[in-house]
Amino acid sequence: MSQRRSATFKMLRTEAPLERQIDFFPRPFKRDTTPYPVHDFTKLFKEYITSKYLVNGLKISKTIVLGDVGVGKTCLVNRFCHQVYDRNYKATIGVDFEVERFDIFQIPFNMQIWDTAGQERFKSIASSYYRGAHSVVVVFDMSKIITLSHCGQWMHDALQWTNQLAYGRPHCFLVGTKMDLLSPSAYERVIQIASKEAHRFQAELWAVSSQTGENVNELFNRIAALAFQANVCMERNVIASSVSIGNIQKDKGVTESIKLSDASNMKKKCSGSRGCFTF
Ligand SMILES: Nc1nc2c(ncn2[C@@H]2O[C@H](COP(=O)(O)OP(=O)(O)OP(=O)(O)O)[C@@H](O)[C@H]2O)c(=O)[nH]1
Repeated sequence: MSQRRSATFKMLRTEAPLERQIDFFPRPFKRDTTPYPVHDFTKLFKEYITSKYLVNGLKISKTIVLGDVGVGKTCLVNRFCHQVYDRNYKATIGVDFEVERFDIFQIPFNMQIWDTAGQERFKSIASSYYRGAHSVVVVFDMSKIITLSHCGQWMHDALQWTNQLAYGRPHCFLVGTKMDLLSPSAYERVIQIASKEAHRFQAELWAVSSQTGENVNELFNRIAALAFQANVCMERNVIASSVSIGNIQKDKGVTESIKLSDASNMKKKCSGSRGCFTF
């Protein structure tokens, strides 16, 4: 059933809907086609997020969805955000965005999802929205393999705008849509080629169908969990820095209770989003 709600409504609701409540780390599509070898939140991480020191509040995370015209970006976002699928093609003009509310270990976490236009004439408008993205989703059509060959350029364009992030390179995903259109043998062939491309871009590979809904929730839950973990890591860095200042001010209570006395060591561990996994 269609559930069109405003972004503000979604962010302010007291809890996320059941399918957006995450209590375990969502798995990658394939273990060997991901640069993010995370299979669970560590015990230390769980203890940390339930502690009262998550003080600054988590930021809204930003995900951008890009790729050739007609590959199925809008259908993918609409399937996830509104549980609808429209087979009639309507070109995206510039950009469109949605906000989805998650509860990850009962901590509210909001994710903006920016659906950009694939048409060349909107490219300069769309690319101005890439800045500050924490997750980059480059989409291709599994039934039109030529669209996969353009993904490198899309990824390159996106990373030009996003590499200045405080926590390093954004999480990158290479997503093949319309898997429902492929025979089993064609599917295997495309996955084989796409795996190599995903490896080349250091991106995590997914195959989805917006028509049937297959893997759509799983993909976005995975994006949200990785973004959440990186965001918490940033927050932890902020606390580590303030504890360092606290040390100078002899604020021993805080130092002892969260055991983050060596802020410089902390920074080394969290120098990139993937560095956080040691935590
Ligand atoms: N069979 C099948 N068709 C799909 C799927 N996803 C999208 N389509 C069809 O592909 C066409 C284009 O989908 P859109 O989502 O509008 O494409 P887009 O990438 O947003 O296009 P632009 O906004 O122009 O960049 C539509 O006619 C959809 O019905 C899918 O999973 N399976």
